Amino acid sequence: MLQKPVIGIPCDVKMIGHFPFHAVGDKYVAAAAGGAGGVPILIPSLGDEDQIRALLQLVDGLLLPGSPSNVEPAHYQGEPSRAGTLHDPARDATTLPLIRLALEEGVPLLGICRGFQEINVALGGELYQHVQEEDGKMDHREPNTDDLEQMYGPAHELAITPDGWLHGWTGKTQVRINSIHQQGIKRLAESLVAEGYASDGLIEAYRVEGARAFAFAVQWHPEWKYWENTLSQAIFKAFGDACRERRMRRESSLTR
Ligand SMILES: N[C@@H](CCC(=O)NCCCC(=O)O)C(=O)O
Repeated sequence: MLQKPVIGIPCDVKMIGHFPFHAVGDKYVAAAAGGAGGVPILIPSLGDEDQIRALLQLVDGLLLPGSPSNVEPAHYQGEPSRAGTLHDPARDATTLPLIRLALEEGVPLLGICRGFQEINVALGGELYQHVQEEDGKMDHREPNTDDLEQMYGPAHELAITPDGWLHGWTGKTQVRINSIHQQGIKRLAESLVAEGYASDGLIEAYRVEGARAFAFAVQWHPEWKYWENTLSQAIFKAFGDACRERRMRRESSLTR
C-alpha cells in the first residue's frame, strides 16, 4: 500500500528565551497533513548544501511557509533594509539553495507568502520591500488587530488568469483573498508565469513554467482555515497529488 507522501517544511530560526529555535507555524503543518494529505516533517535551517541534498532524498514535496521575517535584499540586489527589519539569514541560506535543488530534482514545491517571495528570489526575480509605498499600489499589510479572524479574513480581490492552473482547478476567475505582507513581486523571475493579480496589478500567484513537477506559489495564506475555502482546498489537493505521484515513483524505485 502506498505510504502517505512526506512533506518537508523549512523552519524559521527564532529566539525563544536565550536560545535560537527552528520553528514553523502550526497552520502550515496542519495544512500539509490535512489539506495535502501528507506526513509533515520540519526541515531545520542549517544552511548546509550537503544536508539539503540529503534531505531532498527523504521528501516527496516541500511546503515553503510564510514568516514575519523578510528575505534579505542582498539576495536580489535590493537596497539594504530599513533599521528594525526582521531577517532570518539561516532560513535564506537554506531555502534559496533548497528551492533551486528541488526544481533540479523534480521535487514538488508549494510556496506561501515568504515562500512565494523566496522562489522568485531564488530564480533571479526582485522584490519590493514596502509595496504600500509604490505608486498606484494598495496597502497589502494585515489590519492592525489581534483578532485573527479579521487579520486572516478576505482583504482584496484576486483576478485569476483564464489559462492557468488555478483556473483549471477551480473554474473561477475572481475570488477574495487574505493579505498579510509588505514585500511583493517587483520583477518576476523569467521562468515564472503569473496566475493571479490583485486589483493594483501586484502578482499574487505564479507557477514555474516547464518545471519537472508541481511548482506553484501564492502571496496569500491558503493554509488559514483551508477546510472552509474551496480555493485553498484545491491548491492543497493539487500539491498533495503531485507529492503522492513522487511518493509512488520513490517507492517503486526503492523496491526494485
Ligand atoms: N515578511 C514578508 C513575508 C510575509 C509573510 O510571510 N507573512 C506571514 C506572517 C505570519 C504567518 O501567517 O505565517 C512580508 O512582509 O512581505
